[in-house]
Amino acid sequence: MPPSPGSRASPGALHVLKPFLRHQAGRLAAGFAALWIVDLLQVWIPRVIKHAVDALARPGMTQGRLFFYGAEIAGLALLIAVFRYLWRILLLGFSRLLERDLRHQMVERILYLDRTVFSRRSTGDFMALSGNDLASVQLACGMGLVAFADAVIMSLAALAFMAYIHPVLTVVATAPMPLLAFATRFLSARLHRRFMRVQELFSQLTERARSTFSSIHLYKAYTQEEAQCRRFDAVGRAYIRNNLKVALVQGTLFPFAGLTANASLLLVLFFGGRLTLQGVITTGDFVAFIAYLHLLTWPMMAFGWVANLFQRGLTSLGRIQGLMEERPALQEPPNPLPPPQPPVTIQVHGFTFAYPGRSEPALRRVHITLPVGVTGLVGPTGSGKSTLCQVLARLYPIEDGAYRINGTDVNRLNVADVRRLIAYVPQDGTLFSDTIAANIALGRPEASRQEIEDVARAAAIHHEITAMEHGYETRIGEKGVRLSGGQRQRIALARALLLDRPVLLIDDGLSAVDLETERAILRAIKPYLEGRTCLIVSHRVAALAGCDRIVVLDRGVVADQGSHDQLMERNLFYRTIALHQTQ
Ligand SMILES: Nc1ncnc2c1ncn2[C@@H]1O[C@H](COP(=O)(O)OP(=O)(O)OP(=O)(O)O)[C@@H](O)[C@H]1O
Repeated sequence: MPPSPGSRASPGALHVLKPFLRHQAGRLAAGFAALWIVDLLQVWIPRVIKHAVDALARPGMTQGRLFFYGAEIAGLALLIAVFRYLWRILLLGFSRLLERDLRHQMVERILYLDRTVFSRRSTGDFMALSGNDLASVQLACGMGLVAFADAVIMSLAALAFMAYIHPVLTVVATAPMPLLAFATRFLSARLHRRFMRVQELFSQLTERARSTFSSIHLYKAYTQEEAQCRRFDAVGRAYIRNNLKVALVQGTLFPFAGLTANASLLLVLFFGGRLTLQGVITTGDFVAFIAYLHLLTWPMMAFGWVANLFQRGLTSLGRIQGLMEERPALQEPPNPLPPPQPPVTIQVHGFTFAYPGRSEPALRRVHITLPVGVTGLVGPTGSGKSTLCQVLARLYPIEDGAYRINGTDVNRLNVADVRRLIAYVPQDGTLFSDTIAANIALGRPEASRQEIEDVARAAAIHHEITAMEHGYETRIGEKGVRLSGGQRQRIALARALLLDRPVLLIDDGLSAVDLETERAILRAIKPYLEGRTCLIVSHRVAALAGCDRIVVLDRGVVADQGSHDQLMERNLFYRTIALHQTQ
């Protein structure tokens, strides 16, 4: 599989974040200020301990004074709690707001892309971008940024205080620390790889569950229960195996951190203890030094962890940037002409079209004129009928002058203006999980119940809907009732009729009903077709017999056009299928 756009970590991808950073600059500044205040308060605590220990060694120490030191530490702890709460709200909140805005932009971009891009990118790609990739960016900009800023300030402050106590002891004590940073970097890269694998397997497990349970009848009919169980088991085992591998890496990292911290402690006890005995540093300094050492362990681990987090975040940001840079192949004209007014005449002139990545054109030098009235379109399977409908519905780019509406080249019109002239019923009659009424009212959510019922009557589905327990409020989709193919197609037809547009394209939208029902529906919608430009695709010649004209498409070429009687007389293909279908 070729790598998806922007799948490498590129610092250039950071400019995607610029507008968010500018917008949230105040929140970020306040958040970092709170974070650094926490760091400074934390490194102050060992200073208090030092003073307390040194005071203990001096004569005249009272319980009251000891309590004073305790109260000072408690006060610092309280302030730390308040500022920690603040930075969590401000900085982690920033990463969540960033995630929200990025997701919004991505969804907007995806919705405005066209089919040319969708044929290059898979649905899984979009799912990964809005799932894992967005989560990686959020993590890098949230905990990653916090850990980095925290680790820098904390380590600098702790090192400064340690060096203030004894510079040479500081060098000796921190000698094992870089080892921890490198080990964390190395191990967290492995952890990341294994974790990704765990996530991948989890998705596979979920997908297998989804496909098994949604197609359970199929597996039963093909007696595949046992085989399916085995497949489940194989993925489940791999999932557990990889989870154990993750635990193994985690199990190495934390003991190693403990080992390094203890190696530093050993050095401090040995060299620092000697300096204390020699009176070079005080007992309080010695205790404070150990406390600083303890504070340093986390930043050293954080550097290694954060490096991986940033790398992953940057890689994901690159992929997101790749999506943001996608442009629809259908470009808006710089100076669009006003939309044509009904009645509409469509002219396709010498149009040739090949799907992206295909050398063989699906349509070749197509010349047709669709005036007001009903035009039928017939042709063998794969002859290009759906392709023609989709081009007319303005879903694919088309060369200048090849497609005109009322004499105006569509490339001089806004894409949305052209689409607003057309009601298109695609072949598959896609419905979404909502009520039947909402499905019919997709293009006009403000339509009244009466209008919805009228179009449902015209599409011969009204009685079937009212016979359902909840009528038009019946929910369809995964958690609702399942409709037959014919019912779905008629609801999709009603949806298009409700749009009340001057052009109606029905792409074999009634293939799932019988010939008599198809004829009855076409008769019933006749009043709706008055004064409109309609193209009706059908496999059944008999259903199109009442059309004003019929176009025969064969292997992407317009093989003939004329009335039913003319075609019966002169077109062998047409006559053959007409006779075949009436026998
Ligand atoms: N999205 C696509 N990408 C690439 N090729 C496609 C795509 N859709 C259709 N084709 C190809 O274009 C040609 C015309 O297909 P089209 O769906 O337009 O035919 P059709 O006449 O509507 O067929 P049917 O009657 O079976 O629906 C076929 O060779 C098909 O394989």
